[in-house]
Amino acid sequence: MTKKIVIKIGGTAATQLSPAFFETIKIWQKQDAKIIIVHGGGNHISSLMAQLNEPVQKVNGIRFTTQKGIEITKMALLGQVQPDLVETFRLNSVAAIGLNAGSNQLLTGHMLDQDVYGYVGAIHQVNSQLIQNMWQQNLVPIIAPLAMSNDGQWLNVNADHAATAIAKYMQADELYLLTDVSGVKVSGNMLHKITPQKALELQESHVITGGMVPKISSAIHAVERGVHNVHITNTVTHPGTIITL
Ligand SMILES: Nc1ncnc2c1ncn2[C@@H]1O[C@H](COP(=O)(O)OP(=O)(O)O)[C@@H](O)[C@H]1O
Ligand SMILES: CC(=O)N[C@@H](CCC(=O)OP(=O)(O)O)C(=O)O
Repeated sequence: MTKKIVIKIGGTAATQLSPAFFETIKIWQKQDAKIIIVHGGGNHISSLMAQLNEPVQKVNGIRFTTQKGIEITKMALLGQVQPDLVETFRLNSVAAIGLNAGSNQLLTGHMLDQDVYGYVGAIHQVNSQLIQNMWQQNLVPIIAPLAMSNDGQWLNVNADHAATAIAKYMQADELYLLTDVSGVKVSGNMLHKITPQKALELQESHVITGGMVPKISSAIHAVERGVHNVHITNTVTHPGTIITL
């Protein structure tokens, strides 16, 4: 059976993609695996916000996003991060195409809670046919973490949540959340394999903080919705922390 793999590449991880990363992608493609990339870029968004005098505010690792913040987020993700990543894939001989929520209604979402997060969304629909069409052309879709509401409002989506929603809708087998740490750590020691139950306990005991919070909640959600394994790691060649049933 064809394996489907979703890889979320965080803003920092995107600048550290090694030749081994691309070799692994090519090996998976030869094995007929279908790959989707979802990129982050929170670091780029924050630095563009600083330049444009827009305050950076986070609630549980999620950015509070104003209407001006949405415009800046689009500029950073669609003007800087995504084109650079597509070019990095080309330089490493992996054919890829950059896509966003507005690409033939790729990602439709609704507002999470405007009072708490502003213009931040959750994805509730994916144009899976568009992704299938890209796969048929041997293109790897590289997708920005934004959603479009039914009435045409752009929404900022945490990239871990976006990757999880896409993995769920595409019935992916594996989800990689690539970040700047080798895995989930407790007292400095990396955990190799945890159940969603254990992940929840870690979250409730506040061992997990900041940007790791949306990763753990994403991993729990993904595994409970049928994704076999979620890897929190800094590279696809290293399993990192595996969240699985
Ligand atoms: N228990 C933990 N184990 C590992 N990292 C953790 C933990 N708790 C918090 N973190 C933090 O989460 C960060 C990863 O989240 P983030 O910086 O948002 O990554 P990304 O931009 O890749 O989404 C790590 O750099 C680390 O500082
Ligand atoms: C709503 C929300 O928090 N959106 C994120 C989208 C980018 C992201 O998640 O990037 P990383 O994966 O690199 O952190 C943000 O604005 O930072």
